[in-house]
Amino acid sequence: MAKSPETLKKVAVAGATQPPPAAASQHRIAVAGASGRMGHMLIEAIRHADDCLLAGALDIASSPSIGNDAAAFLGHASGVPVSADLRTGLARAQVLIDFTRPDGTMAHLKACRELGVKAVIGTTGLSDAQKAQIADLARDMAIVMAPNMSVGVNVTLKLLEMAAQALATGYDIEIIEAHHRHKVDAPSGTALKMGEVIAAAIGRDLKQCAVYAREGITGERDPSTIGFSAIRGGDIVGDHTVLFAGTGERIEITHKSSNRTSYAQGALRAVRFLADKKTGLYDMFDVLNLRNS
Ligand SMILES: NC(=O)C1=CN([C@@H]2O[C@H](COP(=O)(O)OP(=O)(O)OC[C@H]3O[C@@H](n4cnc5c(N)ncnc54)[C@H](OP(=O)(O)O)[C@@H]3O)[C@@H](O)[C@H]2O)C=CC1
Ligand SMILES: O=C(O)C1=N[C@H](C(=O)O)C[C@H](O)C1
Repeated sequence: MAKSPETLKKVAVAGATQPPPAAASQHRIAVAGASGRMGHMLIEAIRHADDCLLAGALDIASSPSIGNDAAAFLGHASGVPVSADLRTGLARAQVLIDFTRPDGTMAHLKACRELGVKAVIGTTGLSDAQKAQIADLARDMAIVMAPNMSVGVNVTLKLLEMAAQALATGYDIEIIEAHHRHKVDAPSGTALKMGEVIAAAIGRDLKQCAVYAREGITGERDPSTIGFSAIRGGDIVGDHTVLFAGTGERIEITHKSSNRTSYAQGALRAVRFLADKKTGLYDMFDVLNLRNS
């Protein structure tokens, strides 16, 4: 029979009050947004990875999870309480994995720099100014940042580079994404990254050519534009399609996530990649060795 959340919490608290000592070979990881959708996926993935140990858990002060064992939702006692205090949450960690919100991520990164903790950033919706600040922080610390950590999406980005070069003229480019009703940013970080990759491949500037909305008498489509459409509904995990619409034919390149496991596994690959890095800003092309492929 399934245990109630309150029972799980008590089991967890009774079981351990400290994380077990880390083996020298284990990556000691703190998770921000520990009670979020990705926070839970990450804590579960860390629990099942022999080379990783949960060493800290953060959430915002208003979160009902504060003070609970971070793995209570799994019926497991990790010995790591969820904390709103950055120093407490990061004290034992070598790396922070952060899938939260832009303001939270920026505050976490500043604490990481101060405490000598590396960072894997999955948060989307960051402004250009925030991205510039992250590049600046990466002069002092090692960071992997990517709007999508799944292997499949990053391979899709490589396919898009090739397709865009071959279809640069005569094909209208539209990026369509669909996500769950709880998503707060649009277009998705992945859709924007797809747009950037395509624009770079065909010598356009996404800032100049992106069209994010159409309504009313729009006039004919400008062939130099890249269009975006965002659908929000239900529990859609994350679908992305790039449509190259020509005359007499259409090419569609689609990636669909059916659960969030691939994001969490990608984040753990990023943690392993960072093990020998002291500074620098990297993305999943670096982690997956796709940069020059
Ligand atoms: N790069 C990738 O591969 C992926 C990226 N994402 C991105 O990750 C982010 C999180 O997604 P998801 O897990 O679905 O979102 P959730 O809303 O489920 O989780 C976000 C977590 O962060 C907490 N939080 C909210 N605001 C702040 C803040 N200001 N400071 C610190 N923590 C905060 C939330 O607390 P509370 O619930 O109490 O508000 C919650 O625990 C999004 O930007 C999403 O686009 C998602 C999947 C894959
Ligand atoms: O919020 C999500 O869920 C997701 N966000 C990321 C994005 O904005 O691209 C990655 C994935 O699509 C899921």
